[in-house]
Amino acid sequence: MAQFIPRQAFPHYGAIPRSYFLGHHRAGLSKMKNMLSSIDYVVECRDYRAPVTSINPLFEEALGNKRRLVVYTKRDLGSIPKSPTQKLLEKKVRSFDPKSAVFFVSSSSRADVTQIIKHLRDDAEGPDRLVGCRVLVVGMPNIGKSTLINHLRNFGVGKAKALKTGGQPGITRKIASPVKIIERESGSHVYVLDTPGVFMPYVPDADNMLKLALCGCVKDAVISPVTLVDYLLYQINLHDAQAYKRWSEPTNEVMPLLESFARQTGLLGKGGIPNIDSAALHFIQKWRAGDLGRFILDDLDAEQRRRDDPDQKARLSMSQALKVERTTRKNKPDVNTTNSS
Ligand SMILES: Nc1nc2c(ncn2[C@@H]2O[C@H](COP(=O)(O)OP(=O)(O)OP(=O)(O)O)[C@@H](O)[C@H]2O)c(=O)[nH]1
Repeated sequence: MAQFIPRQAFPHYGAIPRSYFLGHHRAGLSKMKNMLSSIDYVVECRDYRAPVTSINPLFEEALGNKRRLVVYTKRDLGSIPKSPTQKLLEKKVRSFDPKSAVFFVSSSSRADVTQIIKHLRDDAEGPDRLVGCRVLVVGMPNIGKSTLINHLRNFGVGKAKALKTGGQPGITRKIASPVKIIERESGSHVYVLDTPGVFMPYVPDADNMLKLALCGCVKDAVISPVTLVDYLLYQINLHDAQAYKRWSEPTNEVMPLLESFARQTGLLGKGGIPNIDSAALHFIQKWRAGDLGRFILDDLDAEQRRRDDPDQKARLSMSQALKVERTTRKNKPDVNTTNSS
């Protein structure tokens, strides 16, 4: 049999939406800015599977000088625990934020979450005020903020889940009431505040939009699930084309893979015809559950090269991004800034 050669680039067949900046994202961000004076720390959550792409430049600008912890969520979905790959990957990602405390976390891992609690409790330079310490948790939609807070509370003060979580973005729509996660003898307890996930105004690179959609930062209806699986297939093939061997030989063709997957998992419509959209959504869910390999979608070496080369600014600057967003809004007043999701 001929050796399988994966695609080295993803071909874009059609237009892919580049924004998911909703009304409650804008309102949430504005409230966060207004309450910054009463906040001691910001915990910025990013997705472990897209550690570069899930950085939202809006937070850099809005929450600028506050003491910051960067938390990469969903670690369990992006690497094999204690593997050399995990160690190398985390070393590279950590080097991107030399000035911040950086944590890699599977929310259900007591060891991972306890490190954050320990840092907040022991931070010698951090605030230790009688009124208590307030921590704002921010990040893209569906990145795992509420789940992290529930576990911080559970492992920190032994209390049950306080916040609603879910598999689609937009569960949290407003800044929540403070949740106590650490009791300190001094009486300066630590409280965290959940915030609505905020998407960026414009994603310049179509691949990045596909990565964010695969990670679940965008509602599943925004991009065709077949296009998403095609992109996922491209990524899986670069890592391990055996990951879907239950349903198909290694392939670069998305439709035969989805047909075979639909037939073997019983996702059939009238007359036994494979239900391709439903198969695509199920296939994506399998990846999101860690059932199709654990790898990251970003190329960290390319990011390092980009950071080393001051002339090669692949990402839009904040002012450029906001300009594009304003233009988009002017032209299509109700598409990207409505309150619906
Ligand atoms: N496997 C895994 N799943 C996680 C982890 N953290 C969160 N999740 C899942 O990710 C989904 C989103 O989590 P949420 O906590 O609701 O995300 P959020 O950032 O609060 O979402 P918004 O309400 O959109 O702001 C849920 O299905 C969680 O169970 C993690 O560390 N590992």
